[in-house]
Amino acid sequence: MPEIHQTSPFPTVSWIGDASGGFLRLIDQTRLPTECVEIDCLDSAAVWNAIKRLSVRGAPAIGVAAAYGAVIGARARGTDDPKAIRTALKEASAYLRTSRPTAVNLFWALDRMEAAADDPGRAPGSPLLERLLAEAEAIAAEDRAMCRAIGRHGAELLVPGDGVLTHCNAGGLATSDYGTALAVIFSAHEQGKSVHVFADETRPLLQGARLTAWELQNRGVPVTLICDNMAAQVMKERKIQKVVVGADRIAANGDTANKIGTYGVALLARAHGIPFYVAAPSSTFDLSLADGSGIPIEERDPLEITHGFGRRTAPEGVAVYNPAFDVTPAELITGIITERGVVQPVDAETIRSLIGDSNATR
Ligand SMILES: CSC[C@@H](O)[C@@H](O)C(=O)COP(=O)(O)O
Repeated sequence: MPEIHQTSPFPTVSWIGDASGGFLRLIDQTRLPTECVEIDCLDSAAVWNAIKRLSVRGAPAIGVAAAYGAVIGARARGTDDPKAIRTALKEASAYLRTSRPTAVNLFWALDRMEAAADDPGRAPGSPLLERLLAEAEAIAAEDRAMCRAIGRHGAELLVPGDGVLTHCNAGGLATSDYGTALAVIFSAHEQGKSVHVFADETRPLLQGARLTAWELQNRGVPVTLICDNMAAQVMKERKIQKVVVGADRIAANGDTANKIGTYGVALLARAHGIPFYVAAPSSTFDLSLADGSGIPIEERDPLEITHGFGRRTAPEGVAVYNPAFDVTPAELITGIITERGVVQPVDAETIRSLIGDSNATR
């Protein structure tokens, strides 16, 4: 096992205490980069709010937080009775599913928690709450391992001297640790390959500026921050040799939902002949969707666009449209870097042969 170095001073998502009295601790990502502080979630409403307001964000991290939130919700009735625990778990799960619609990891993790509650074969003899906490811990641990493997596979695609553009934040903050798109970069950097990252600032909530630039600086990876509308010019200047981004949901044919603006970056990459990679664990695939047209796109509060920099930045009453994600068609994607290797999204069969059918039903 490689030594695990956190990408930030604290774990992104962690459980403090035992199953019956413990709670979820998160880095409050809304306060970065100026403050790195943690918040504790003691009930499922606190977990729901943390996901909704992006205190915890990024598809895999949302899934892990929701799994721990399900443990908290499962004990809401204050009893050891397995039937009551199962009922409370189902209620908490249904509630947490309403927090954000796009990242499939949320639904995948909650499906796993509900399946674990119904499967007495797992850790037989141990009380139900302990089994549920063990499942949430397993989801977090598997996520850490998948991120490391994505980093290993993806680093092979980078060569010394590469300029790499990334959009939003797909780093340790968006996962249990280490990230997906940033794992590729961290891993190449650790192998001594000199890569230089261009981070899109990622309007409107600036995950690239606030989080990606912070994580890369923390790990000593050279990074240059650009505004989203500068990407075309920087590509034209031949400063970018590869694009690597994360994903919130990948349909069976490889169409990929990710932070708004990703589709535009993919089009620019194609226009400039630059390979465009998506890095994501198998928990981000939704093989029940034939293509990206069925991916639900979250629409967020207009205030995120009309207010910024501590003040109103648009005239009062202006109409606003604020989709938080877009879908990049598979034909613009050179390869999807998963923990099982790199797959070219040519068709559903090719993807299914790598990812398997485990994510086909939800
Ligand atoms: C490894 S995280 C991948 C994606 O979740 C990430 O790129 C992204 O779009 C996050 O959006 P956010 O709205 O910040 O949760």
